[in-house]
Amino acid sequence: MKKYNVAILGATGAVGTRMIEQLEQSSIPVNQVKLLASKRSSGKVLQYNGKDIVVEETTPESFDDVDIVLASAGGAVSKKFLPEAVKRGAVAVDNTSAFRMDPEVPLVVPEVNEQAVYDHKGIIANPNCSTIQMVVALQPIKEAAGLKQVIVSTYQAGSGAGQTAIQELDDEAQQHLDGEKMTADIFPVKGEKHHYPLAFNLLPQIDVFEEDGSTHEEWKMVHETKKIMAGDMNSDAIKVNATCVRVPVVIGHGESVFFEVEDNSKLDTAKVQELIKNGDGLVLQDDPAQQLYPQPINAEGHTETFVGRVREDPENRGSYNMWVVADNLLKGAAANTVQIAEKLVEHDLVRVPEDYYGKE
Ligand SMILES: NC(=O)C1=CN([C@@H]2O[C@H](COP(=O)(O)OP(=O)(O)OC[C@H]3O[C@@H](n4cnc5c(N)ncnc54)[C@H](OP(=O)(O)O)[C@@H]3O)[C@@H](O)[C@H]2O)C=CC1
Ligand SMILES: N[C@@H](CC(=O)OP(=O)(O)O)C(=O)O
Repeated sequence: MKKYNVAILGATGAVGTRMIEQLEQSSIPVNQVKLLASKRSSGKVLQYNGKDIVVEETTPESFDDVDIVLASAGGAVSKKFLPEAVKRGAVAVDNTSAFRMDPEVPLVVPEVNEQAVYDHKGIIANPNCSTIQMVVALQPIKEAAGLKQVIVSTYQAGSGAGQTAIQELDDEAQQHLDGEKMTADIFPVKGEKHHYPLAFNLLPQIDVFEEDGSTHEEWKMVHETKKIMAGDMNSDAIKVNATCVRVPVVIGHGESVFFEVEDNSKLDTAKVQELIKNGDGLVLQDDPAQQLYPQPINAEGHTETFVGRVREDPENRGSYNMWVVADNLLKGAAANTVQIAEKLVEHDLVRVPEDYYGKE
């Protein structure tokens, strides 16, 4: 059986450390693991399957003899190094937003568009965390009744902003409870020296603002959903509207999703619940009588997407509400990335084609 050399780029980060764990638990036959980060973490020791591995500074040569790269070190780092990795024969699954909208790069959520992996030219993109959990929940509904439009409001955990934000949220909460001024240091205020605190607060801004007043996170949810579910980032087939909010939760994004189906003739609340219950990668937690519904605190550490509060809108038949929760660092990032790599192995696609990405 072929075994693969795997490099994790960004191995010391909030997502990278989870990629190590997900790789350990995956079906991928691993020969060697290389852990890459910046110069700052060079020499640090992490473990893979109980074995010490020294973290190395990333250079183009780091990817010599690597078969699979799992990348999560920021968009600029992916842009710089992944074409180098592909040139050297490696296939890269990228968790950053660097290549998601590139028509030459498939954007994949295995439960929704697994077949897209066949089109890869060396790089496959992992979608935004909020997009992933939403499309996993919508997929069985789309298959059964078609989707006209989706309106989503997100409740995104602080950990979506990286390892330092996790510590910052803890610190701010402690300072506030101790009656001290919060040392807010992560979410900048444009043109000002101070930052907005997240503890005991809500921030209706994730990523930068676009000219039309939406944020880039919202833009990503719209266009990534269209690319994954309709095959084209500008498709008119599904209308998507998003409002993204950062909340003082450490791990686990929540989403209030309102959707309208194309054909409601065979659907009702119970049928939607049944579709979710039998859906790939989904867990239905929906029992108002028992006050059962998904919560970030319970989703943490799990790779499934949890759905509850399903109900048809009595004023708009054919439209439904649901509440969707997932661990943003697992299904939203590390787990989906490793799942894509598993599909590459399963379909014997761990090789770059002759017209590989970035070939001059
Ligand atoms: N699917 C999704 O939506 C999600 C995507 N992400 C994306 O994943 C990426 C990482 O996120 P996260 O883990 O939260 O971030 P962290 O800040 O926790 O970790 C960043 C990682 O990148 C490494 N790194 C930084 N600069 C370089 C460099 N110049 N060369 C090599 N390695 C470098 C860091 O290494 P060092 O220890 O040396 O600093 C660290 O390992 C981001 O692009 C983020 O947008 C994150 C969460 C969800
Ligand atoms: N923006 C997401 C995490 C992230 O990094 O997303 P992206 O990979 O699309 O930039 C969050 O903060 O929760």
